[in-house]
Amino acid sequence: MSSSSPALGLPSDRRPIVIAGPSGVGKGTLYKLLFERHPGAFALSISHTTRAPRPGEQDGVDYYYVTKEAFQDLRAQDKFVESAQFGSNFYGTSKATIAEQSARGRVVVLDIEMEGVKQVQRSDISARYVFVAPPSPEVLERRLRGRGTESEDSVRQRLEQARVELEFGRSGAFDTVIVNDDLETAYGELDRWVYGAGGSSSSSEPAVAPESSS
Ligand SMILES: Nc1ncnc2c1ncn2[C@@H]1O[C@H](COP(=O)(O)OP(=O)(O)OP(=O)(O)O)[C@@H](O)[C@H]1O
Repeated sequence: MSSSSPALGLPSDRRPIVIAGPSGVGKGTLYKLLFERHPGAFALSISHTTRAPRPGEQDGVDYYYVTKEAFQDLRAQDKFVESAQFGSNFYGTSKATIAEQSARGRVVVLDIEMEGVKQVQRSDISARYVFVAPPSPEVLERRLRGRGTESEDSVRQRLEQARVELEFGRSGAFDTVIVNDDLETAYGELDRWVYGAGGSSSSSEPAVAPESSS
């Protein structure tokens, strides 16, 4: 290992960063830039899933692939900070994943959908929340189609879901909302918020206080 400081380039606010927003808005594009421009500072939280790996995907890199039984066991033991079912498959973020990455000195980034965000907000994890919004519904549709990864059905479903997500984005559940119009402008806002917003120990509370839990 080199002797250079591993802490170099870390934001002073080390709480996990939850990034949400409708499919196709550019979340992945934005946090990949963050990772590229601050190597070693961040780690994307790797989810557990019961779906089969797609060609090229690797266990422990793209997801942790587990059986439904193993997933349900983990959930029964309260090991997930959030979990959801899409179709017949389960997805979840384990508390251990977040703890391990944090212990390595990384700020963990969670790319999760709306129901997952609500679960994290109800959990005892202290995180900060950013919502990425499109400049308009038309632009979102263009990006989703332009990415070329979705069938017509899937585009329709995602646009339908986007309406609900955008309302959630406006509901005050997030510490900041970034409109991803020009990419570099949006990136600049994200970078400034990540590095400037929180301060150190006096960092602000999440916008939505966790509900009291027993
Ligand atoms: N500011 C921008 N201007 C133009 N195109 C953009 C911009 N940001 C992202 N894109 C493009 O929009 C498409 C969707 O972006 P991306 O895959 O990052 O979205 P996402 O929010 O991560 O979606 P998902 O939730 O489905 O993973 C990509 O083709 C990306 O290159």
